[in-house]
Amino acid sequence: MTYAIETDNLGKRYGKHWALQNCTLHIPLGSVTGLVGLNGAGKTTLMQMLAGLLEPTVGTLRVLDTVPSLEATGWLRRIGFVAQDHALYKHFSVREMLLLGRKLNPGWDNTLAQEALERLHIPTARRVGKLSGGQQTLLALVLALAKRPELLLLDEPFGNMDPLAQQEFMKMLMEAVVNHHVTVLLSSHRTQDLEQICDYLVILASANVQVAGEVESLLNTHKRLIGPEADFASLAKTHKVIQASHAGRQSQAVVKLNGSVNNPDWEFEDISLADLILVYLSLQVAEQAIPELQEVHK
Ligand SMILES: Nc1ncnc2c1ncn2[C@@H]1O[C@H](COP(=O)(O)OP(=O)(O)OP(=O)(O)O)[C@@H](O)[C@H]1O
Repeated sequence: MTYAIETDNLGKRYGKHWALQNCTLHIPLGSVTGLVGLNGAGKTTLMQMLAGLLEPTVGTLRVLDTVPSLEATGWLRRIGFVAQDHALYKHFSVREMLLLGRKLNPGWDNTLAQEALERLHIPTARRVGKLSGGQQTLLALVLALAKRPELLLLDEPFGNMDPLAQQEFMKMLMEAVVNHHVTVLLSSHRTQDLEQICDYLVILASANVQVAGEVESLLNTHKRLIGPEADFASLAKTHKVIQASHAGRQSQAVVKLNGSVNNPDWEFEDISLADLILVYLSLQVAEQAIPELQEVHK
């Protein structure tokens, strides 16, 4: 198995509205994938289908070489899914939640769970409902990690976490990736955080896959170019201009390179992953506002 997640032309429609469509992905086994997109882009819908909680309207998917379904034997033991509204038993104590986890999961790693809760300063005697919102999120994440799943699906995990807890949790996540080879798909609006941990990126825009690829390769092919405005049109003929601005006789553009740039008047700059994500996210808005940019992008 090379890919943890394979989807082909996957789509989900609610009534007349497509929440996700034409979604074809090959997410490598062992990768940490950032899933980003504006509100309503389809991230949760995709995660729910990958977890087997939602039936696709069209297309096919295989997750860990299996068609995900709650009915598939042992399926829920193989994945850890932490939804935005993580379902915890509020009347249980943290300790009781651990006991439940242990009963339900043969691969349960109690040492990992205990140590993680200690590192995150979550008291095991407290009732779940009495933990803060951020602590409840952390508990849900620890429970998912302690199952020792093959795949972790984390929907907006950092929402209400303080920065120190987040840092600690990211460390634990990376330990699980290195030590137990877990594959991670996490959606987040915090682009700077994704930069620290992701080696694969998927950007959804208006229910469609806009970008999917290895971070290293995306950063190698996307550059900021600064050069003469007069040469801009010829640049745009060869390379895909994602975003451009013109001031006086100078142009600045973020481009997806198609081969090398032969004009020595253009200067190159690397862009960060956070910048790349922002550029793509703002593209939708820009395309609606500036029709000529839409032409260039196509
Ligand atoms: N149960 C549902 N019934 C009808 N429409 C839905 C349902 N769930 C989601 N949608 C619609 O599908 C689209 C995608 O929603 P989804 O929750 O997958 O987006 P998202 O990218 O996770 O958004 P956010 O970043 O705000 O969490 C939205 O337009 C949403 O309104």
